[in-house]
Amino acid sequence: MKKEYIIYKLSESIKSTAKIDNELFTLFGVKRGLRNEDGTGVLVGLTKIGNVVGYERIPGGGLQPIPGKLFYRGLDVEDIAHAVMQERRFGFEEVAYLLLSGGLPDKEELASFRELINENMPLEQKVKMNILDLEGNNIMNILARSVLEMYTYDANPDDTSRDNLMRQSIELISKFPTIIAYAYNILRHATFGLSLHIRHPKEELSIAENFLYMLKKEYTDLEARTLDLLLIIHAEHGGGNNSTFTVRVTSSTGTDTYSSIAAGIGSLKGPLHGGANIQVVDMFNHLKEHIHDWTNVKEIDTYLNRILNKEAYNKTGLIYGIGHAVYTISDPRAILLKEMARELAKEKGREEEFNFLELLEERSIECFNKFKGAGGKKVCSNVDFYSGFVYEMIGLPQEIYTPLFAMSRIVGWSAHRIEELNFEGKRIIRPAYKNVLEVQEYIPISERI
Ligand SMILES: CC(=O)SCCNC(=O)CCNC(=O)[C@H](O)C(C)(C)COP(=O)(O)OP(=O)(O)OC[C@H]1O[C@@H](n2cnc3c(N)ncnc32)[C@H](O)[C@@H]1OP(=O)(O)O
Ligand SMILES: O=C([O-])CC(=O)C(=O)O
Repeated sequence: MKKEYIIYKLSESIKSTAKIDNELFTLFGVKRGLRNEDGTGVLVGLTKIGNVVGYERIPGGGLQPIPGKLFYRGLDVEDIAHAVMQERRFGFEEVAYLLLSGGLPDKEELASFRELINENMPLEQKVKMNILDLEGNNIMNILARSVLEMYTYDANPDDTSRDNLMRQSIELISKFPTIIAYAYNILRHATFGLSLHIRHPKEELSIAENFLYMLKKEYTDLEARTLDLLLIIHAEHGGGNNSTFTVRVTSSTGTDTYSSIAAGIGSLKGPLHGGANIQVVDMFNHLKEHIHDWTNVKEIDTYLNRILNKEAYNKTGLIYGIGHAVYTISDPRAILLKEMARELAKEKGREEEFNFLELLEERSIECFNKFKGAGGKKVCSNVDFYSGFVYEMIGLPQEIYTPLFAMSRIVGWSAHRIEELNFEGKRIIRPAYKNVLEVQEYIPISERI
């Protein structure tokens, strides 16, 4: 049998063997996607790290949608972001300290923490050389492979004691920017034939500044501050988001930090999760081309309905950057990002595009509501809706949008891994799948037709 034919045959068989009737999920009370009937997540853990709030429970039953709120260790992210903006300073390191330890640092603690981060930013010579050697044009994939490689250069990789986990976390938080910047410059060199620069991080710079310095050398103060804010708002999102849950699930087996974080990177890359930031930009470019009048609501609605009907764009039926598992009326990060996008667009003379994106946000929600009918899922724009546009305006290339999400979320992943391995009642995470196939008799190979 030809290789292509056997693959085709195996794949055809999936049509019937992977089919599970929808009614069976209801019959056996299965929580598809770990979701309750009302769309809320099944409670699978307790945490003291992040809190994602999108609705209130009405006494006696039902849910009341409310404007979204996000808390890091009990602090409102909007308060953190506004304080950092007002004081015109870099805040991502402070947020990392807060999420890892549970409390805000004082000046001295913050200075020592920054020093520790900067000391850890340079890569092992071998890791550096291996990034040069790694072929491939997907930086999330290169990031995961580099993380797995760090296991080799860690003298104590499998030790899950608290001290060791904290050391590994700080090393990962410090090294992600370096890996991503180098990986992009190598990709640029290999793909576009541009000169290759491997810049050593500078001791006096913040993570955001160092990243921009390593990536492109020259950057403005506005670019660095905007990136810092983006890093702040992407750092943590509770235990239930897919990548953090992946890190918690893998951590619960007692596996090493690098294996667990590589799994989290794999999860975040998906287009329904962190990978949506690239999809939104791709979809926006598509819409810019296919919609002639960017202010014509009727033309926009017609095209969005074609997307929802799986007739246009990538035919998945999804409008990227819209919808969220927890948020209903608003995602607080999307609100912050939208304001950033509005300001930057004014400065960069891209208001026409911003206005189009803003109208797309409004029309997408409206079209989705009509498409699903009353009583359907309540949707709002999510963090990925405006982030790509902001990254683009501060001169960052599309290939690193999802890696930038990882560069920030490594903080949340680390905090959750440490928590997962440090509470008294910990258990290996092991839910159940009900088998819905009848037992069959084994037929010897000679008797099979
Ligand atoms: C950082 C982050 O991860 S933020 C999320 C980034 N992801 C995206 O932007 C991708 C687009 N959005 C989505 O796919 C979803 O809204 C998710 C994955 C984010 C959340 O999904 P859930 O809360 O599980 O919603 P759920 O899948 O139950 O959706 C209910 C229905 O609405 C549909 N739906 C949800 N979001 C969208 C959307 N953006 N466009 C079109 N249809 C949608 C679903 O297909 C589903 O339809 P069905 O009942 O006919 O199967
Ligand atoms: O919470 C989620 O499901 C996804 C999300 O917004 C995040 O991880 O930032």
